[in-house]
Parts: sequence; C-alpha cells; structure tokens
Amino acid sequence: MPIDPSVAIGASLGETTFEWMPSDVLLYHLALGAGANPTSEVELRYATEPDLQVLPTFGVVAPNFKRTKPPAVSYPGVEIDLAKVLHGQQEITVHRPLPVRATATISTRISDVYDKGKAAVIVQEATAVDSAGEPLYTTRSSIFARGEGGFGGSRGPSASVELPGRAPDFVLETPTLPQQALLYRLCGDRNPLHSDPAFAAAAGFPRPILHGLCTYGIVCKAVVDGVLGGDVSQVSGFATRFAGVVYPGETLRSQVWQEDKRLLVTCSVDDRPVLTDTVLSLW
Ligand SMILES: CCCCCCC[C@@H](O)CC(=O)SCCNC(=O)CCNC(=O)[C@H](O)C(C)(C)COP(=O)(O)OP(=O)(O)OC[C@H]1O[C@@H](n2cnc3c(N)ncnc32)[C@H](O)[C@@H]1OP(=O)(O)O
Repeated sequence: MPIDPSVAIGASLGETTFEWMPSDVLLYHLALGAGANPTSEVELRYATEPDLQVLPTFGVVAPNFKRTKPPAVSYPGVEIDLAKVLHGQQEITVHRPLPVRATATISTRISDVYDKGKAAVIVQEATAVDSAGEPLYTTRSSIFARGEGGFGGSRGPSASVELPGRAPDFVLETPTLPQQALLYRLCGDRNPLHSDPAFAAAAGFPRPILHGLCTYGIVCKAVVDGVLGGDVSQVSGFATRFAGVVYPGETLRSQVWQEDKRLLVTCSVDDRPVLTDTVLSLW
C-alpha cells in the first residue's frame, strides 16, 4: 500500500545538520526576482552583502539548499510517485530574524495524513535550532498526492482563512520571468516538474510549472516590500495554501488586507486563485 497512515503518522524523518552563508541567501533572493531595480536601497538589502537581510521564507529551503537530486517522496508508510505530488501548503514561524549565516539542525516528523478521497494530504512538521540549540524556526508543510486517497483515513481540515468583505488595502502586481523556475531550481528543488516538458506533460500540465515555494517566496517579498517598506524583521511567519498552478512568466496579483498583527493575502493570476489561506504574521 503506497500510504499506511498507521505507520506514517508520527514517524520521525530524522535530524539533519546544515549550514548556510550569505551567498546562499543572495542566490535565493535573486531566484525570487530580487534586484530587478538595482539602484533601490531596499532591493540591495536582498541582493548584496552590506546590510543583507534574510527573507523568513529562506528557512523553508535552507535544509535542502545544496541538494542536486530530485526530491523523493519516500517516508515510513508513504511511497508516492513524484509525478503525482503537488506542494499543498507551507508555513514558517521564525523565532527571531534569520541570520545571514548559520549552522542549524532540523528535526522533521510526519504529523498528519489526510484522506481527501481523490488525493492524500501528507503533513510534515519540523523544528530548526542553531548550533547553540536555540530555536530558529518551525515549519509545517503538506504535499497533495493526486490519486492517492481512499485508504480510509481522516479527511482533515478544509481551507480556513476568511477574507474581510471590504476592498483590499493593497494590490501588488509582481511579474515572474519565463526562466524563473530554471533559476529557482538552483535553490535545492530539482523536481523535473519545473524544468522538463515531458515530465510536466506526463503529470498533466501543458508545460513545466513554477515551484510552489518560488511563488511563496515571491509573494512574501512583494508583501514585505509593498506594505512593510522592505523590512523583513517585522515578519514572524508566513503561511499559505497552493490553490492553483503558476506558469513561469505569469504575473502574480496579490491583494492584502491589513489587520492588527497580521496581513491577510490572496494571490491570483488572471483572476485564477493561486495562493489562498495566506497569512503574513507580524511581531
Ligand atoms: C513536505 C513538502 C515537500 C514538498 C515537495 C513538493 C515538491 C515541489 O517541487 C512541488 C511543487 O512545487 S508543485 C507546485 C506548487 N503547487 C501547486 O501548484 C498546487 C496548486 N493547487 C492545485 O492545483 C489544486 O488546488 C489541487 C490540485 C492541489 C487541488 O485541487 P482539486 O483537486 O480541485 O481539489 P479540491 O476539489 O479543490 O479540494 C479537494 C480537497 O482537498 C483539499 N485541498 C485542496 N487544495 C489543497 C491544498 N493545496 N493543500 C491541502 N489540501 C487541499 C480541499 O480542502 C478539499 O478537502 P475538503 O473537502 O476536506 O475541504
């Protein structure tokens, strides 16, 4: 059986020690489109060493940043063909602004497996600490495995964030590049779904699609820049649900509603939702 929830739920996926340095952070930001305006002081804080700041979403990719092989979806109680997998949800909470260099250890476990009938949703939680054992960040991620439901597990939660009835406080348009996924794959996700037209076609897409985490980072940056004056240190977390695919070259339209300690966001391409349940939390 490709999914056995009795084995998977609660299974430890182990501990990994990894490190990052400013050049990794710079590459990550550039792969999200940073530096498009190279005379802007705010942009240079993402794209050059002096005053470099780290988008909190970097924490999600940092553990696998140096990986050059496609990801394998093979865990205790879970064995799934990569072509069936889409990134479903992503969340990070940082316990302090991320440093420009660090050695960290991350522990990951499968926290839930949900049976959506036509699909399975597999949720992982991870905690990262620095070399002194101090908490750096926690993440929660899910994959949506098409055609892998029906094993009889709990259906789990539905979408949960309700948007205010009023017009958004901000509307941000962010173009992506035709080569965005080819750039972003250098940040540790070589899934051929994002680069190989034949693999994408076999997975049911007319052409390679953008990494969910690329859209996630681009929109986080757009909101930080458009609403918070480019100051990443105000962000304590960012959560989203990947609601629709993005193709490299498309323009992302983010709508933002400001609340006391959080910004509610929704993102679409040509009125097609691509990110829902999206919350940027503030300290
Ligand atoms: C652990 C981290 C490792 C990650 C490895 C990933 C490697 C990466 O390289 C892979 C990627 O980056 S893929 C690109 C990013 N992801 C996407 O583009 C997915 C976009 N979303 C979709 O296409 C559809 O929403 C789709 C297809 C997801 C769902 O659409 P439908 O089939 O039409 O489903 P729908 O009828 O709307 O809902 C059925 C039930 O599923 C729940 N659901 C829907 N979208 C979900 C999502 N994104 N995440 C979690 N659950 C989701 C619905 O709530 C519904 O359940 P219920 O009825 O109980 O509410």
